[in-house]
Amino acid sequence: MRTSMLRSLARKTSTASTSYLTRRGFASGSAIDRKVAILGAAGGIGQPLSLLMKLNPLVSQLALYDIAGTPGVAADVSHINTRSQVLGFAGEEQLGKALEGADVVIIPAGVPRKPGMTRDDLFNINAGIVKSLCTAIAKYCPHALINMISNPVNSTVPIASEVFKKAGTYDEKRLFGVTTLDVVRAKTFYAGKAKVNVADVNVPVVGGHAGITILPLFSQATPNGNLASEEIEALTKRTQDGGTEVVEAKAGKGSATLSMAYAGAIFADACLKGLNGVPDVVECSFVQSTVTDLPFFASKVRLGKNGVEEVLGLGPLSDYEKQGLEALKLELKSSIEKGIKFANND
Ligand SMILES: NC(=O)c1ccc[n+]([C@@H]2O[C@H](COP(=O)([O-])OP(=O)(O)OC[C@H]3O[C@@H](n4cnc5c(N)ncnc54)[C@H](O)[C@@H]3O)[C@@H](O)[C@H]2O)c1
Ligand SMILES: O=C(O)C[C@H](O)C(=O)O
Repeated sequence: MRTSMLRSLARKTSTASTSYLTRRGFASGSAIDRKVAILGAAGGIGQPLSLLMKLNPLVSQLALYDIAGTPGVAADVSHINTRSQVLGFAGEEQLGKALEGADVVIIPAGVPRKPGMTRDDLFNINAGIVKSLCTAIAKYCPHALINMISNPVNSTVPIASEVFKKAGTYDEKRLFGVTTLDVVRAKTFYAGKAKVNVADVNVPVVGGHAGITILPLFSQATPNGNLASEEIEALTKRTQDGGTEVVEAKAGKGSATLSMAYAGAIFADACLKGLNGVPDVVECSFVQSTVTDLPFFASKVRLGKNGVEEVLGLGPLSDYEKQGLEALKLELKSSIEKGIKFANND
């Protein structure tokens, strides 16, 4: 009796625990084998992200890599009765094995902010980490889709592109800066202010992933909440400062980890769905772009079997958003150039 009840509960929770991640659900394409590697898997984001990817039935193999601590995380997560086989890899000598055959590599490796710091203050440490991880990716899984979470995303994505170019493996369709947390925040804050069901809300967020470079397009938000311009401005500011809000609340104990793991799991799921041929998978992401005059820019992206299928345009902007777009360009340009310069300084 007890066993059958547990079995039935397990069946129920395996649907309930995954379907909340995206409205499209997780079901389609699950017979295809897909390996996902998480680099930085023992960290604040890495651990809950490992859990969420273990719940995703599109994943057949989950490789958890960190400089230390991953055997424990892998042993723990591996006991969950879902599809994927989980393996832990610790230390640089095991990085190659973690990466070999990966379809999607998610990178939350690196240090997080403390109160008073900008994301750019993380550059000196994280740039080197990202550069060495991307060098290994170019060697062991050059065709994987890369989901870059490590900050400053506005610079780490350009660093990755240069590393791949040097290795001769760069494919702009396969490199993504993960900006999904900005979208998640914009949806949550908008739903609260507009008093609409958060599950129905859509808000594109474009630009980059730091301060004023984060530009939510509330004029395109659905359902229409008829908000006053002061309310839109306050929501924009709160979305731009969402990361700092968490950093200050954590008071020295890091930055967003749980909401980021959720956002990272949504984005990786979208990449897997695209790879598996699910039609009309669209998420915002910081990618190589011609949408503006900047070489990288976040906007809506259609995902497909080769990664980026189409970078979608910005659509109509309000005057306030047009001003925001002009205002962000200088900072975003300089962060991109900083990353490119770093990667080419040997
Ligand atoms: N893109 C976003 O929206 C977003 C959101 C939140 C945090 N972040 C960024 O994600 C990064 C990680 O944040 P966190 O809170 O998980 O930090 P954390 O310190 O808790 O975890 C980072 C992990 O990276 C590991 N690591 C360090 N060097 C490594 C290397 N060379 N190879 C593999 N792993 C390595 C560490 O051992 C640690 O386990 C930070 O840079 C943070 O700013 C980005
Ligand atoms: O704010 C940070 O430093 C982490 C992350 O980029 C976030 O947006 O929460």
